Amino acid sequence: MGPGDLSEILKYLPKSGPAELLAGMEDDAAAFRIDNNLAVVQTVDFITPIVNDPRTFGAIAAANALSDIYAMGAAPIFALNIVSFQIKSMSSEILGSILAGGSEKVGEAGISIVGGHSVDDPIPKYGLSVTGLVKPQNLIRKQGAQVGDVLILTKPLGTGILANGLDAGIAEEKIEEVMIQVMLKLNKEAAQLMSLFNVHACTDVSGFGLLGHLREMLGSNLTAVISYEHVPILHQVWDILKYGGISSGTHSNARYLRDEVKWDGILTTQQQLVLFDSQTSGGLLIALPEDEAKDLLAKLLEVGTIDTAVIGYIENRKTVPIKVKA
Ligand SMILES: Nc1ncnc2c1ncn2[C@@H]1O[C@H](COP(=O)(O)OP(=O)(O)OP(=O)(O)O)[C@@H](O)[C@H]1O
Ligand SMILES: [Mg+2]
Repeated sequence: MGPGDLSEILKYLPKSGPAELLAGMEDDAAAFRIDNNLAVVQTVDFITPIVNDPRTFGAIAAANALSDIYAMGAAPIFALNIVSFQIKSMSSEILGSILAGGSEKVGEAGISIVGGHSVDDPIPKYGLSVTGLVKPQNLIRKQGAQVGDVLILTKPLGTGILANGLDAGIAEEKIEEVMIQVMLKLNKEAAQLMSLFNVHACTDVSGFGLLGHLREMLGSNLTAVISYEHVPILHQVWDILKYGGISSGTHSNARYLRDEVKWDGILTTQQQLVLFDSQTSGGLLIALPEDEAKDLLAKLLEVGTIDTAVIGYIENRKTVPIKVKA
């Protein structure tokens, strides 16, 4: 669902929650204070198949669901499966492989799947509800970035374009492996390293694209200045973009922020759209003081985080919320 549609439906729900609620619908996951030392963090996320191999699909869906827990600076403790599947038109073996892939990925996160719910549905969907824990003082919110902070992105953009290209038959098959590796990568190490620094804000990049999720971090007073040349982008996107590859979701992400982004004049429409590309299991977007960012970046690169980079900084808003320099 696009950002405009989502904010429209959320208006039907009450804004406030219990006094113990530390984060709610404005954040990546809900956080509930148990006592001064402990908060529970919970999220739910399920997706339609994005690759043909069922085991790989299960693992990607699990990495994607875990991501919101990591974005909050929390550690997952257990997960429940959410399954929509029609055994009679497909097979129990396929569903079994999806679940096995999810279970393996969740195992990599150090936890187990301990239950779930399944419905009969001709359009397969799979995901998880994940529960995590965090000390309330270590909870990292989507908003909280400060003027002078820099922004780190921990995974390259472009997986949405690769997925569309593969779907439309305009991408070489070997590209699928690139896309899968990015999506399978857990944000676990990035979250663990983030907890060692004075991180002011974080979110994970998913369906609204880099700029869509960045916009959510900025509230009404901050502007992010993004340096396009530093944004990690999978180079395979450029071949696909010669023939198409931009989803309607990505177009709608761009339309939604039409008046909120000022572009350097030399950036092409395609370069602009890549920054709105819908990601599945995308990276973390982290705001922290400049003098700490170098060390976090070095540590992220040490643990082999793919294509991590400082992509911009935060300043006081004078005009638009986002400026993109070439
Ligand atoms: N149907 C819904 N009812 C209540 N809250 C919802 C609903 N759908 C989304 N939300 C809330 O809206 C916010 C944005 O949701 P969205 O799924 O787009 O991002 P997210 O939770 O960060 O997941 P991801 O990072 O996987 O995209 C979250 O706080 C989420 O809990
Ligand atoms: Mg999120």
